[in-house]
Amino acid sequence: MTEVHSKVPVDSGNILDLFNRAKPVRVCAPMVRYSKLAFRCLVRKYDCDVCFTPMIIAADFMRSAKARDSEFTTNKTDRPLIVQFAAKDAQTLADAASVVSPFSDGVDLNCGCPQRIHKDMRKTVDLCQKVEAAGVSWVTVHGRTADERHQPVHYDAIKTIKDSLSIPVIANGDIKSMQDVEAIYELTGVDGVMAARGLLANPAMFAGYEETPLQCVWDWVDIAVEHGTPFTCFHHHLIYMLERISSQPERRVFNSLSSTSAVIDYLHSTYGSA
Ligand SMILES: Cc1cc2nc3c(=O)[nH]c(=O)nc-3n(C[C@H](O)[C@H](O)[C@H](O)COP(=O)(O)O)c2cc1C
Repeated sequence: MTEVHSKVPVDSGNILDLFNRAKPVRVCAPMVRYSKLAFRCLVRKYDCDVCFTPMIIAADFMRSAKARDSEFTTNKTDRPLIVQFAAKDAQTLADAASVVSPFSDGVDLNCGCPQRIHKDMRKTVDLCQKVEAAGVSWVTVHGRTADERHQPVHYDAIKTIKDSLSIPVIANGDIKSMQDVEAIYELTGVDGVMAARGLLANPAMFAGYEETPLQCVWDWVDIAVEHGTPFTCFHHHLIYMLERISSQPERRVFNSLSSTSAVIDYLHSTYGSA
């Protein structure tokens, strides 16, 4: 496991206190390839309360130091942080959790791909109540069944789950703006909201921006360069961020760029500085 900038574990207190302070808590979702340290630093700058790492396969993580170094990078400002694992057995999950525990505020077990909510709501509620009884601190619910892809999210199902549990519930699915956050909060009474694609398109979304402000684009350039972000990752994030604020011909040119310096030159000549 690599720590950037600091070898000192940070104690950011009990993460559950957050649910008393912020309503609803704003969470950056786990995203393979994307919710890495540099991007987490960016969304935290724009009012994201909690970040998840990308999903890490616990068995690989425990097998080699090389996997730990490439899969988990953090620094002392990267808190509160939840590390997401996929694991087939409890011991491997427990071992991986103890390795990351000084550097994080919790671990999340990925149970969501592809089960999500069950078609039979009673089974979904029953599962959630069982995990609550088993002692989990909160659950995050993506309000779709396994075969639903683009259909509307079932916020009514999320409300039913919220009403059936005492632990905090976080709603996930199609949250693209603070208006969406407010509407879902009204509708379901959840304790937190988690966004993935909405934050990729607009990392400043939780600070109330309707589209990516230019300042955020330049913040990403600074943070990504500072962290030595590989070009593909640096570029992909910008492709997502610029999608809504650029024209199709602009996107064609931008997407074909192949070096960090070409991207920075393009941003200067097209948008100027922030
Ligand atoms: C690029 C990408 C990577 C993702 N990687 C993960 C992951 O590592 N673990 C996970 O549980 N979900 C992952 N997801 C699912 C998201 O966390 C989220 O549940 C899903 O995208 C729905 O939220 P949204 O409508 O805000 O995008 C990923 C989604 C995207 C778009």
